[in-house]
Amino acid sequence: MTALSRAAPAPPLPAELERCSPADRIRKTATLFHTSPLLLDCGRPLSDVRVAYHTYGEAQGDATLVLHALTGDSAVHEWWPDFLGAGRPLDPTQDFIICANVLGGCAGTDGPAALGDIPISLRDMARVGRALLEHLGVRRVRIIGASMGGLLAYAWLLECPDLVSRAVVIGAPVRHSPWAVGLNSAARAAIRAAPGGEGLKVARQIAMLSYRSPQSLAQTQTGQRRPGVHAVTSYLEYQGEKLLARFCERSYVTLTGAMDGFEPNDAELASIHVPVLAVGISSDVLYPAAEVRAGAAALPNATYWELDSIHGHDAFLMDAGELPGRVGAFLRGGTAEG
Ligand SMILES: CC(=O)SCCNC(=O)CCNC(=O)[C@H](O)C(C)(C)COP(=O)(O)OP(=O)(O)OC[C@H]1O[C@@H](n2cnc3c(N)ncnc32)[C@H](O)[C@@H]1OP(=O)(O)O
Ligand SMILES: N[C@@H](CCO)C(=O)O
Repeated sequence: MTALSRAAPAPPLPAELERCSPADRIRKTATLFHTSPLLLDCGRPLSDVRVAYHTYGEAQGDATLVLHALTGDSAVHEWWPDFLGAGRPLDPTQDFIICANVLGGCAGTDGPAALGDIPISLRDMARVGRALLEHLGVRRVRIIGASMGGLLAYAWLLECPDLVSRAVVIGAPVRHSPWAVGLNSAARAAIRAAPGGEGLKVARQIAMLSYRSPQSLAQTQTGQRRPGVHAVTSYLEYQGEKLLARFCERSYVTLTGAMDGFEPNDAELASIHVPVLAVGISSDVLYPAAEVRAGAAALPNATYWELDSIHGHDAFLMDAGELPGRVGAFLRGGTAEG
């Protein structure tokens, strides 16, 4: 064997790792509010806030900021394959893309364990986001969020309108309905009744029913998983176990509280002049399409488009169809017509 013999070629990367460079796949951390504290809506000052984030593509003063959903995190390359990658709406070969785990979360940013169980608002999260953009030298952003990320996008539009050039809101209302607050209240009650894990599993089961649809479950979960056990019962139990393995019950309480507490009034919504693409999902039982459409109608410069899917609220993750094309066209300054 000589010194010139070649190593075997590296095996091809799994598809999800081809969406971005190896450096982009590494989670980064910043400590913000070192010299002056963040004053939270609850009145408490916070200093030295640790924020975990990912960036994709070359740093630029203009960026696209992704706002994740309730149990999401900053690793967009792991959870939104239809959206991130060359030629997709979030294209690291063209754009600088940023996603940070929210304040109060449990994926690297300070959450209840570091902060205590203080109430956090969506506007507080947006203020942390502003500080992160300053840290990264970003002066202007397009924002895109789905579900909790969509509500957070509205908080951004109210809190930081000077920074935002366009916004995409997917599967989110402008504020929670009694139905949405009720679902979260039941989930929090389950956590309070059985802290330490069992409650979070039940909370996820309740939430999962609102993330799917009757038609979707009829298609995927009819019949029995094993004798005497309905497929859907087993499915919900499994989904509860899956969440318990990756999420924190205290964050669940904090973040659902932040969503329920976000209640912009109509005058505030009428003050949002940034172009917004609001996307409803035809079978969403959590945030019905009509509610998303009505919320968008309260904004002076919003366009509404509807994703047709039987799979309910989580269709933006599971059955995106034409959505990436529509979103890409809008983010690049066009309409959602593609
Ligand atoms: C814009 C944003 O910020 S979104 C943030 C992204 N969020 C996240 O990444 C975290 C949240 N993730 C999710 O919500 C989910 O992963 C989704 C929506 C992306 C997809 O859900 P999944 O659980 O993967 O899909 P689905 O609902 O079809 O369930 C499939 C799983 O259930 C299992 N399963 C299906 N039926 C049954 C059953 N009857 N009994 C037991 N297990 C079952 C499957 O074997 C599969 O298991 P696996 O996950 O170990 O492979
Ligand atoms: N299924 C996603 C969206 C819920 O809003 C999540 O768990 O974060």
